[in-house]
Amino acid sequence: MAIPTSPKEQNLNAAAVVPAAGRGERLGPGAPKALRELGGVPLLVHAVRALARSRAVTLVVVVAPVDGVAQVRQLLDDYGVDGHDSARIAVVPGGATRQESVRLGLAVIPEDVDVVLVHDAARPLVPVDVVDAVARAVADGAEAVVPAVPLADTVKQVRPTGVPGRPEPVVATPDRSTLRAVQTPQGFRREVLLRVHEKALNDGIEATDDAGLVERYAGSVVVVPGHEEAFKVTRPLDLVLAEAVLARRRALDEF
Ligand SMILES: Nc1ccn([C@@H]2O[C@H](COP(=O)(O)OP(=O)(O)OP(=O)(O)O)[C@@H](O)[C@H]2O)c(=O)n1
Ligand SMILES: C[C@](O)(CO)[C@H](O)COP(=O)(O)O
Repeated sequence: MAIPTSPKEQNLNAAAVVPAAGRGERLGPGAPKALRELGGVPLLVHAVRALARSRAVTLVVVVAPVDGVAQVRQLLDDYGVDGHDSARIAVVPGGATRQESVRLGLAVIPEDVDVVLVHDAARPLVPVDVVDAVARAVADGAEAVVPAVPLADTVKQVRPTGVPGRPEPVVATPDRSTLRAVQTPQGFRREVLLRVHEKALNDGIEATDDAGLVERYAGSVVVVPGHEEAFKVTRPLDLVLAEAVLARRRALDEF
């Protein structure tokens, strides 16, 4: 069943899929990560608002934990997210992996949508300018677009020993100037994303991001500038940083 979009900037008819069905094991015990609070508001609500604010996004499909669809729907209603900023919100049940959750979200996107963004609920502070830039790059002709930032650390490739605590031999030091840490939302032409997800399902291929599937099937992926505040809340320290970033934003808004 496809879900209708709402009118916005129709020459850039984008929908967003928000995988939010993960447990958040690395964040530690508690509610599913997407429902954990940042500044008193669930991570998911922050992420959906950032997408809905984009001039391009007319529909947001939230992919909820399989047993949490009603709870997530209620939460989004309580925060008045649906229809706000002219974006409609749908909630569908997710799967066992991020990739499966994205595929399930994609399945309800209407055929008249040209551009699909995929954005982690776990990246609550993505600036709307990044969302707009990714959607615009796809609308301008790219088939897959990822926002990314340069690396701050030197990176070593190692040969994992598989034994916790045992030193790992270094194999190489890749040239850092050619590496990027990729974020979301990643943007795609709808038919490209659908095709690679279907192929990956048939071939049993798993990737850690959606652009990785496009690369796997010889599609072209381009990078646009991401933002340091679009980081993923993965471990407890990320939540501490996110609270600080949000507090700074709120203080600046009061000026
Ligand atoms: N089966 C899954 C697993 C992950 N995700 C989503 O994919 C995004 C990125 O995943 P990650 O940060 O790894 O989240 P978790 O899988 O929840 O984290 P962890 O690996 O620590 O459990 C998150 O918004 C998460 O909710 C999902 O929709 N369905
Ligand atoms: C999609 C992603 O956020 C891009 O950086 C990342 O690959 C998700 O990875 P995770 O293993 O689900 O944390």
